[in-house]
Amino acid sequence: MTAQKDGQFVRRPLIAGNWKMNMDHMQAVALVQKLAWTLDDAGHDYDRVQVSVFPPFTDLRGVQTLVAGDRLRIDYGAQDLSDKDSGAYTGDISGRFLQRLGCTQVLIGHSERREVHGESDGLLNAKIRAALAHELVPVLCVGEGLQVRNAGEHVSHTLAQLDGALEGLSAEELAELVVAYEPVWAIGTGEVAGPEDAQEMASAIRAHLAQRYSEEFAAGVRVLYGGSVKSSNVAAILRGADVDGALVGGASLEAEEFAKIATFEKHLVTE
Ligand SMILES: O=C(CO)COP(=O)(O)O
Repeated sequence: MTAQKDGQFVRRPLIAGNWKMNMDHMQAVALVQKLAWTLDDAGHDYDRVQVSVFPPFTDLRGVQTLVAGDRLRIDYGAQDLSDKDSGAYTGDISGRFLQRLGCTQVLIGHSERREVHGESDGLLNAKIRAALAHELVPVLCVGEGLQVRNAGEHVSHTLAQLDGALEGLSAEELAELVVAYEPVWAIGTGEVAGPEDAQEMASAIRAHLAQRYSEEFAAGVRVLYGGSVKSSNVAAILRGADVDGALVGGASLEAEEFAKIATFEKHLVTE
């Protein structure tokens, strides 16, 4: 089980829903509302396990209005941001705008951004800086494709992505960093990295951060797993001591299923 001491988690687990390009602004409000009801009905303890959603940009204003109006405890953020603050950057969205919309986190370097938009480690480094400048917690996504996995180079590949994105950033700046390990071959495919794979990489990431910064810093960083997470497999995945939560795609689009994932402690089968 994700590391605990005296019944408390060492790091507050984060269950995050990446909606990708799904849900228009009307659907978004309905989904967040239903999610909040479902979590309330289940008696969810938000202080113990954090719940975030990452809707498309066009949904954020509606989500903000709902969350603020109903004082919901669900956090939200964007799926990307520009590395620039403002200016002639057609189609881009700045961290300042996101902060003004009440976002507290932002996904950076999702494999679909790296692949579809050719985002480089250098650009992701600039995006992390932009996020930090606007007090947004960067949720940095890393992970290998199938070829790299088959070649047995998944750990070195993923740690190189981490180094590239964190270049020149201090432990102080990165105090709230979240890293999401998402093996590309397990995204949307129904293929799940085994709990051992998730733990292997989460612990490699933590050890690498300890080496790069300090043990103390590394012990505070939350490392999530993402890739075909569902209510039926989340408990096994979170069994790894270094796995501090999940970044959920498809299964975050259904309120009841996502709420079940967030309340994973209630569904633990004792073996
Ligand atoms: O990419 C993902 C989350 O960012 C994972 O997506 P799925 O949960 O749909 O596999």
